[in-house]
Amino acid sequence: MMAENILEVYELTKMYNHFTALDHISITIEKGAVYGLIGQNGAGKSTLMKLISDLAHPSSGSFKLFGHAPNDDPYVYRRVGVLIENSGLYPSLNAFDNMKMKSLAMGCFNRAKILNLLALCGLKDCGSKLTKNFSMGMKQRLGIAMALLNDPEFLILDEPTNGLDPQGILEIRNLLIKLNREQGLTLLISSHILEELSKIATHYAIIKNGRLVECLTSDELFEKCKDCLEIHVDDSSKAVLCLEQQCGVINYNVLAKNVIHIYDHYDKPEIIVKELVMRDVLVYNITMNKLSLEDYYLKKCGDEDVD
Ligand SMILES: Nc1ncnc2c1ncn2[C@@H]1O[C@H](COP(=O)(O)OP(=O)(O)OP(=O)(O)O)[C@@H](O)[C@H]1O
Repeated sequence: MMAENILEVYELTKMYNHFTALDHISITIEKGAVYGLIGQNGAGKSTLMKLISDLAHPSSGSFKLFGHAPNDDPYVYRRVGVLIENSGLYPSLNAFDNMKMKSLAMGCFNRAKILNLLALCGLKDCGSKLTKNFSMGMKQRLGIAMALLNDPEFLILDEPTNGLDPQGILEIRNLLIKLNREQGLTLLISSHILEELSKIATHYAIIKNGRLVECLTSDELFEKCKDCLEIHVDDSSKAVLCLEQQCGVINYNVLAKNVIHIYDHYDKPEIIVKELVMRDVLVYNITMNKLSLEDYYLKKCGDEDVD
């Protein structure tokens, strides 16, 4: 069965005068995904989210939400919840009254629903405390509760854990996992910390300078970061012949400067070295490598290529 697409973005571009903030970005988000948008400061993450949320207009390109171009279906945003930049809280009101103000403005005030959402977001016991006295984590959770007021199926969150301490990050992460797994929401979350996103994301789009660098699933990311044996030899062509024919290695990569990454049989370095030396290949160095998520991301967003 074909998965339902919640968001399809085609060649979306945003220019600010002559500056290209977003350059022909195309991504697709399937129902049920936790889609991580990852990129350094200024990469264009917020710009993409603003375009999708109709808070800014594209210079070119288009997108569909729930299979509809927003211009063709004025009600499509009823199915979307958005938390971008700040949540627009009234500092002199408590959490309940902030929720009440927003729901009154939306024409959907329902006391029981607000209490349920506050409980869901871990704010059941904050009572009369004014939001100006909330911690960053509480403010973020209230922002998410407000974004849930219209019962969205798709939630767009711009850097929801930015500036939070580890406890705050954990609370937001647990809330997002609950929303995705128990309430079935599809999530689009931006971050510049891949390690943090990797704890919940099922898919990733890496963007750099407004351009899409890579789209990949969490399995593909795991595969790219998996263990390998790195060997430095004097002659990689001769070494590769030996690896294939004598050691039965199939899964390997030859990098620049006679460096080879071996992904299978890497648990038998002594045999690999012995076979190479017996066939007159000089082995200068041999190490076990595991690329951390952060290394991978930095290499993708830096000038180096990751093999
Ligand atoms: N209204 C605007 N006018 C001019 N330039 C803008 C405007 N909004 C964003 N930009 C520029 O577009 C680029 C992308 O900005 P954007 O806020 O989308 O990046 P980001 O990936 O969300 O970064 P951050 O993690 O810092 O929020 C930046 O260089 C930014 O300065």
